Amino acid sequence: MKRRNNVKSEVDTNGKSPANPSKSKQRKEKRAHGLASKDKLYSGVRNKLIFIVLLYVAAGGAFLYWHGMGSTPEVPPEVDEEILGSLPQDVKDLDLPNSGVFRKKSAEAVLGESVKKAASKVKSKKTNNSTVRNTQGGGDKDPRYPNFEPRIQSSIEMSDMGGNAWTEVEISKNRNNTSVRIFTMDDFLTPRECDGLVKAHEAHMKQHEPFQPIICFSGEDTMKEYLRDVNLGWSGGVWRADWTQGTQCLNESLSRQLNGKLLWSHSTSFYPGESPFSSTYEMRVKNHTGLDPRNGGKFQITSYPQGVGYKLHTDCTEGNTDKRDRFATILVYLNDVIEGGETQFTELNVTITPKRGRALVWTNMNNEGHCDVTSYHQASPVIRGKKFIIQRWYYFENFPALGKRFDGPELPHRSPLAPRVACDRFDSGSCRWYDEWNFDHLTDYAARAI
Ligand SMILES: O=C(O)CCC(=O)C(=O)O
Ligand SMILES: [Fe+2]
Repeated sequence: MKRRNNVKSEVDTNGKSPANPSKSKQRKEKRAHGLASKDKLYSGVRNKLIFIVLLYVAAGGAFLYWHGMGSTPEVPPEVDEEILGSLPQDVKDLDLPNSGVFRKKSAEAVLGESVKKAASKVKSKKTNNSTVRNTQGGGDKDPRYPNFEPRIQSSIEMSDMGGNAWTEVEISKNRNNTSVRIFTMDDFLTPRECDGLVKAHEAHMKQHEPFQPIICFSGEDTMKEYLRDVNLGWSGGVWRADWTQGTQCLNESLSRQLNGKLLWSHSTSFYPGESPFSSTYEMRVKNHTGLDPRNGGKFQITSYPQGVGYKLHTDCTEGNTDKRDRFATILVYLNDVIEGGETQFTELNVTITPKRGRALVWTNMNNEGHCDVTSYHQASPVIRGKKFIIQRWYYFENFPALGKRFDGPELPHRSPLAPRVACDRFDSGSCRWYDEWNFDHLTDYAARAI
């Protein structure tokens, strides 16, 4: 940090050189040493210029070094083995996705090169999302995706699990103008499954420990607010070049400086087929909620440290015209939280308390596929303890790339395993760390755009 500031004092914030000193210095020198010959003077100036250029080259080198541009950290080959080897036997037995990141498939492997190409086309072209679609059938059948079955998920069908029944949560506010339905069931996951998922999540996070997260914001203003809050800013150690326009992310060096200064929740993900557990789980969900695996996205395990919650939001896009949006959410609490961490539906006056194994299912969209804003909810901050959940979102209209891993976008220089932290509006104070560049929504458009 200190050294970076020293370097900074040599170069202005726009990265421009200081004004050329030659002429005024020449005049000054002439006045001071009236005897100096022209030749002598020019060679003095030339030497000074050479010195300044060398100084800049050195400063530039130091800049690159401190901004982590010099080398890409390699993935230590032993990490995977270490983590897998250190997992307790009961976690291994569950066959959980403990090394998902190393099973990461490229977009080509999952979807084929054509989709990848389309993805880049879409990113640059900004697809028109309102493409005409068969809302009954969930889209036309595409010969390129013979295994893809278009379908619409527009309702849920809750059914008991053994002697275990769902409780429909009573809605006391906006009761007559909401389509949202909320259900809970205790012991949806066994203690062993919950503990196993927690351990798998922690192991997954540990795998990423050596890698510096890249910190991203929903916009430049948001970034400035966060920086001000931790006494950093354009004038206090931050350069414009630290912010990568378009990517909304800070470079590695500044991200490193922020590490430990911001609070965040952690999300790790696994995908259908990446562990036998994913199949067991999605069949259980299907059998007891009617939510079809074909409409399911990734499985996301999230942990909240003490003091952290998650902003008020909807899981669907307000005013959506695109029906490829999250129709319903299933969330299972993986532990008992000592205090705080409730899921609160502010428009419905509903609060659910975390309890290990308890499932919470709710709808976000009505049965015509419109996002219902009465589904607004938040994770209230954990007051004491930690909170772990697993979530999966089920989409109203499915699409070929749904629930597949996809390569991340081109972003600032980073190690291949660098996680990403995404921070939203400052006043909502919720940042979330992701172990992947999870842009699964983009793949959806990619698949459609061909
Ligand atoms: O943690 C919770 O209670 C809710 C989390 C949530 O709504 C989300 O991640 O979308
Ligand atoms: Fe949510």
